[in-house]
Amino acid sequence: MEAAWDNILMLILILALIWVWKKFNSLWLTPKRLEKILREQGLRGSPYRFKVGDTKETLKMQMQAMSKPMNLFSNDIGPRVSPYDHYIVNKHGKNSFIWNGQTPRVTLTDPELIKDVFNKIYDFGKPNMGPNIRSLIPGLAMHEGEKWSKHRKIINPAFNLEKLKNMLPLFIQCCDDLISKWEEMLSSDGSSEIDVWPFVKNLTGDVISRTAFGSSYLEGRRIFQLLKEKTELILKMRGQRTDYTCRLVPKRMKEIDRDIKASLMDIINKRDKALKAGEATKNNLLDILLESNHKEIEEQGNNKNVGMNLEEVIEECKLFYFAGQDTTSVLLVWTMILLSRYPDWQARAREEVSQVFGNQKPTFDGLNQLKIVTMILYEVLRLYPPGVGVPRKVIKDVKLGNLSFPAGVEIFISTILVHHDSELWGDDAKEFKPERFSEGVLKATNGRFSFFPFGGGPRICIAQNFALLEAKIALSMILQCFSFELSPTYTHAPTMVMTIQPQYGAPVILHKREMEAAWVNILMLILILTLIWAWKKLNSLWLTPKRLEKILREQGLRGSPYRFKVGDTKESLKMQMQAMSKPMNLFSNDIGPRVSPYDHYIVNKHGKNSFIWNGQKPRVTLTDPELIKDVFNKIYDFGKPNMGPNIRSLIPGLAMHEGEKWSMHRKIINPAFNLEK
Ligand code: HEM
Repeated sequence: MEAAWDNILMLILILALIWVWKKFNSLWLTPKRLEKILREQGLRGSPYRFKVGDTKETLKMQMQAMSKPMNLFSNDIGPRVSPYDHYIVNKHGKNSFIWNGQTPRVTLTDPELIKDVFNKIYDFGKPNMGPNIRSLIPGLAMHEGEKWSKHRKIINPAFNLEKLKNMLPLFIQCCDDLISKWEEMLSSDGSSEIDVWPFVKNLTGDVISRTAFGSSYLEGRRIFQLLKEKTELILKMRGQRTDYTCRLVPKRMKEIDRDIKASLMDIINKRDKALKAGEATKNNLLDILLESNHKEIEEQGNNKNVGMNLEEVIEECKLFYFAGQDTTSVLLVWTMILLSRYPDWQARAREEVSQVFGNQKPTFDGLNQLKIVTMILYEVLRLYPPGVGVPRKVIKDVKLGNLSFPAGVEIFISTILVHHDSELWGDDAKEFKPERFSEGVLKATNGRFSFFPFGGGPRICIAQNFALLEAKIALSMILQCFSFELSPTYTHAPTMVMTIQPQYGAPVILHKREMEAAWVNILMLILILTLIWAWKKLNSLWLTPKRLEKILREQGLRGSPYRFKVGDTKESLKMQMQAMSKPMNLFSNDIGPRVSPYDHYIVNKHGKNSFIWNGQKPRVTLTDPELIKDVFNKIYDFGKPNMGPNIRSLIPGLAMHEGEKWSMHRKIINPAFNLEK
């Protein structure tokens, strides 16, 4: 009995020693060995701290960075969204390392090395993210090796361009819904302040629900609501150890998982049965994926092991939600924020959209013609990439450039550091300048691998065309209907919550374009009427008098020069007053200078048949009897001048009539003055 106890105690002791050794190895010996290998190659980084590594420092810096907003006009978001990487690279140089717990993580910023890591998918795998993150980002994004290549081959057709073309009406329908919601929120003047961030998230959720599940869209939406709740619970649990997070959250998460699985299983089984019964494949991701899966199984002699099983299809559908929603929504929200800050680019994008589509809905071919919109989206993806970086782990000892990485080291491809690197992008690296993409990505990057918002190599985002198509449609339709500017309540605070998001939302003032267009039309009309009025005035006050003056002078007639608008009116009145101020010599009959002083003066000065200015009209004073006779006779050539309404009301009737009317009235009145009468 005693011997048995001794053996048990011995066994416990051995097991305890093995446990202690393993712990000691993983918590101290391995990290120190890896650190030594990295340092021996000249790599620098923070020293290993037992068990925790840099976790505490990372969290602390993250909290500090998030506690204060950024300058509204800055795009230098690196120190806010990835503060510790930023600090370490500044301190230790490019390609330095930090400690993710007990694992050294080398931050790569060299484009050539990054390209190599993306390409060597069998040397650099996905690091272990823990069960919670794995349950949020399952399926293809986490698979490795054979399983990954099999799934990628089956899922690929769902994102093929021809298939995406057929999904266009679904994208447009979702954008129409968003625009209708915003229109309902406008006040009577056609504008409103709206936090667009939750709406944009909803839009991308809607798009993925409809494109993934087609007619089962409402069930899909419910699943996505559950996944959203799960994401929020996981984010809440990070670093918090309350009764709620330790006991109740895991319970709720299990319920959510069960619910999601049952619903997805139901949708998938229904569609699978319909497809097997010969129903045509619909334009949704699930149908295309199921069809591709059947084809793969058939091609391999109906060997069930080659295709995806139900569980795996469920996992891929869950991934569509996660990968498809938060990424495209942040691209759209930052695009709206940046176009609010740079209204000239907003106007240029709208101009292009209106040239390509007018007021019509976007078409697939039209979307391919959008150059400015594409440049803008690329620049937003450069400055505000949805992910700060892409993690990898070294699966087996590998050489990368001059460096050797032992298995167990993690690599962090820092998208944000490379996208903002002034050595790669120039001194204006942190400025919003879509024009750098005017001749495409290759020219903008000078052929270097320095722009990779969608990752790279064989594992590049399977849905990048889907995401860009969605963003182009949404942006085009928003630009067609609204113009927008940042609200004064907007706080610039990009923050990292799985993706780079606006911490305090995106309050934007939307203005309905039709209203704006109506105002522009009214202003245009006013401008045109004003121009016509100004032209008429210029013509009557200057051009016509000067033209008439020229004609008269060219014939040798002389007279006073035209004075703008008033002509000789002032002079004439002044002379009249002067003449009237003193009586004449009692014995004189030379009344001309007193009763018609100005005509008298002008004729004296310029000779007979000279002219003066009655306001803007030249008035030739005739004194030649022959000419005078002619004028009296040619009543259809020489009419009565316009005397103004007052004089006309004093001297109305026959004396003012002309032409036919005059001759008719004259004929009727004549007998009244006949000598006989
Ligand atoms: C602006 C939008 C998007 C961005 C910036 C983006 C970015 C990325 C990146 C960087 C990767 C590579 C990750 C790695 O190598 O570890 C990736 C992979 C992936 N993305 Fe996207 N993504 C976007 C939209 C979408 C959408 C809309 C979907 C699905 C509907 C999607 C599905 C996937 C999948 C399934 C993978 C895994 C591919 C593989 O490992 O083979 N993404 N994405």
